Amino acid sequence: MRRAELRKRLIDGFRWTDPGPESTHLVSDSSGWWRDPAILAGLGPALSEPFRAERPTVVIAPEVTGLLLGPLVANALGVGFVPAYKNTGERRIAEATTWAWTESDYRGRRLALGVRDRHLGPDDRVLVVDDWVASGAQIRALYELIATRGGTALGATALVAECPPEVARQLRLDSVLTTADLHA
Ligand SMILES: O=P(O)(O)OC[C@H]1O[C@H](OP(=O)(O)OP(=O)(O)O)[C@H](O)[C@@H]1O
Ligand SMILES: Nc1ncnc2[nH]cnc12
Repeated sequence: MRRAELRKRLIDGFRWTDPGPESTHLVSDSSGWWRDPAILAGLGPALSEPFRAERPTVVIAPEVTGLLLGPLVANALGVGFVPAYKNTGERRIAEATTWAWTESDYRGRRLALGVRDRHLGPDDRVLVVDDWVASGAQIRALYELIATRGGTALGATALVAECPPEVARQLRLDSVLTTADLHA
């Protein structure tokens, strides 16, 4: 699917929802993206294309929505996928794991992201994937984690960038949409 067609479908399939009177702002609902088979087929090729020439060896994405998107991108590139887990849930990883703390993210929250050591090493050229980038906190933490393991972070690819363009440039972030597209 051409990028223009994917952009149109993503915009059409997206909703802002009002969580109720206790909330001060609208919350994104991207469930329509996963329901549309044409979007599902188009996401991997579209998100991977800008980084294909740099020959990534692996894709990493943070839980939880990143775990839906990351494998689609990895599959389009013909490489494997590594999940980055948050230290906030029930899950405990019972083997050697490298952790990196985020700065304060878009919810004002700091958390650690962890990747199993045996899945990431010095020969890896890593493409980071996420659905939505706001402050960039998760992306920066993953870059730090990749550097700690001796790997190379090639950049990041996302569906939506909420950050200013200069932050996207600093992060080497390519996005299909910005939040301006979703408010139009
Ligand atoms: O740029 P940042 O400020 O770091 O924010 C971006 C992160 O926020 C969302 O995750 P969220 O924590 O809402 O989790 P979810 O994937 O479980 O919805 C999104 O999936 C990114 O991972
Ligand atoms: N406004 C938002 N809605 C959903 N996920 C997000 N991640 C970061 N900002 C977000």
